[in-house]
Amino acid sequence: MNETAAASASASADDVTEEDVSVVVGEGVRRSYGDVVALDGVDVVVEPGEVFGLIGPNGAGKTTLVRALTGTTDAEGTIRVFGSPPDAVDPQRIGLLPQSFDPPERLTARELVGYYGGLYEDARDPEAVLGDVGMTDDADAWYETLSGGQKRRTCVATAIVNDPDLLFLDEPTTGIDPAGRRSIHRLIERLAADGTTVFLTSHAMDEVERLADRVALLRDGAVVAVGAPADLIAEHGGDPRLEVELGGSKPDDADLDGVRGALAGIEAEATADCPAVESTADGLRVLGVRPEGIGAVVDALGSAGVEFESLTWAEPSLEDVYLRLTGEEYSPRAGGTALGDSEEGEGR
Ligand SMILES: Nc1ncnc2c1ncn2[C@@H]1O[C@H](COP(=O)(O)OP(=O)(O)OP(=O)(O)O)[C@@H](O)[C@H]1O
Repeated sequence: MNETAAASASASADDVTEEDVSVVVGEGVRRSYGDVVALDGVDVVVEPGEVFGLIGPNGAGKTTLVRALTGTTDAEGTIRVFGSPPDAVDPQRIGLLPQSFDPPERLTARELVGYYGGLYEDARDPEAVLGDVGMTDDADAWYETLSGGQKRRTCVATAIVNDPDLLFLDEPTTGIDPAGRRSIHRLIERLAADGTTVFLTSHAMDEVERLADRVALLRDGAVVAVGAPADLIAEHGGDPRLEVELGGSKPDDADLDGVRGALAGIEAEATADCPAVESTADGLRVLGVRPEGIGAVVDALGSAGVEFESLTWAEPSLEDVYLRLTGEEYSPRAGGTALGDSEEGEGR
C-alpha cells in the first residue's frame, strides 16, 4: 500500500463510529451438548438501538444463543459484541436477564438490586430501578418469599441496574400478571427510546410483535426467518379468516362444497377474490374474509344451511407466522375477535 492509500485507509477507519458497527454479530454459531446440536450455524445481526426479538419452540436453541452471544457458554463460529469477542466487552455495557436465576443468598429485593449494582463502577440508584419494575412496595420482602412474578420483576431490575447499552432479556415476562407485563413492556419501550439495544427472547408472540423492530425465528438450532414483524406477517401470516364453530357434527366434503358454492355468489369485495374454505376440529374456516365482508359470509353460510355456534374473526399475526413456520397447529382461540353466537346469524 502506498502512503496515500495507507493514509486514506486509516482516515476511513477513524471515521467509523460506534453507530456504524452492528451491536451483535453472530456468524455460523454452533453449539452442541453431546449428541444434541443446540445451535446449527446461526447467523444473526443486531443493529444499534434495535429491539430484536428471538422466537422459537421449546428446545429450539434460544437460551443457548443468548448464552453464546453473552459469552456465558462456549460456541463455535464468530461472535462480536460492540465489535469485540463477548468476553472482551466491558460488563458495564451489557445487561443479562437469564431464563433462570438463583440469587446468591437470602436477600430482600432491595438488597439484591443493591448487591448487583455494587458489582459495577457506575450503577443506577436501586430505588429508581425498583420503581421501574413496580417493586417499590415489596422491596423489603426476602426474594425467596416473593411471588413468581415479583421475583421476575426483581430479576429484570438486576439486569438494568448497570444502565446497559445492550440488554439481553430471556423470557422477561414469564409468570408476570397482565398489568405487570404491560409495565415491563413500557419499560422496554422506554429503554429502547433512550437508545438501549434490546435482545428479547419470548414465547409471547403478542409481546414480540408489539416490541420488536425485527424478529428471528429459530427452529432446530437454525434461523428459518428474520425480518420486521409486519414483513414476516405479510409473507408468512396467511389471510384474515373467519373461524366458524359448529355445534353439531363436523362438516363433510358436501357441506364444504355447499359453503364454497354459496360464497362464490357473494360480492368479491367482501372477501378475497377466491375465499378458501377448510374444515377444522370445531367446524370450518373461511380464509380471506375482510371485516366488511363478515355479514355477507354469514348470509352465505345461512344459505348453505350451516348452523353455527360462534364466529371468531382474526387477521394474521406473528403467532400465525410462528405456527406456520414451525408446523404447529393454528388455534382460533389463541387470537382474534369473537363475534358471538348471534342467533340471527344461524343458518336455516
Ligand atoms: N446444559 C445443557 N446440557 C445439555 N443439553 C442442553 C443444555 N442446555 C441446552 N441443552 C439442549 O439444547 C437444546 C436447546 O436448548 P435451549 O435451552 O437453548 O432451547 P430454548 O429454545 O431456549 O428452549 P425453551 O423455549 O424451552 O427455553 C435442547 O435440546 C436442550 O435440551
